[in-house]
Amino acid sequence: MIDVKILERIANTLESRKAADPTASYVSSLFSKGQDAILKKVGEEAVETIMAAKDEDALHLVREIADLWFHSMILLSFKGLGPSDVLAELARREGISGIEEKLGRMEIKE
Ligand SMILES: N=c1c2ncn([C@@H]3O[C@H](COP(=O)(O)OP(=O)(O)OP(=O)(O)O)[C@@H](O)[C@H]3O)c2ncn1[C@@H]1O[C@H](COP(=O)(O)O)[C@@H](O)[C@H]1O
Repeated sequence: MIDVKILERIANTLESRKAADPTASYVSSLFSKGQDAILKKVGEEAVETIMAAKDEDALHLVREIADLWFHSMILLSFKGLGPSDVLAELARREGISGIEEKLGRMEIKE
């Protein structure tokens, strides 16, 4: 079983790439290109995920979602955030039905 701590290890690697040589590291090269380049990759990987799902090829889908998660982690890191922020939000939501949550939001608006 792969430990969820892999997300923290990758986040630490991403942090270290902020001061690394962009010619020697894919992550550093993306950081050096800036936000628009990172957002472009997140968008591309999201589209590739949709196409993989339509292919009905499980391995292809898993690989594209790995690309999407990885590039989303680069975006989080660029913004000074990390996987623990997203995991905390998922934990906060745990057990709250999406339907109930939406109804709650509608009541606040009214
Ligand atoms: N998990 C990944 C990872 N997943 C995908 N990629 C790279 O993401 C890039 C973009 O993927 P694409 O499928 O879009 O490929 P592409 O068409 O060649 O990409 P572009 O030309 O558009 O950039 C590819 O170069 C992949 O190799 C990754 N690169 C790095 N990591 C992790 O990040 C760490 C640091 O990487 P470096 O900064 O390169 O040392 C590594 O040790 C890994 O743990």
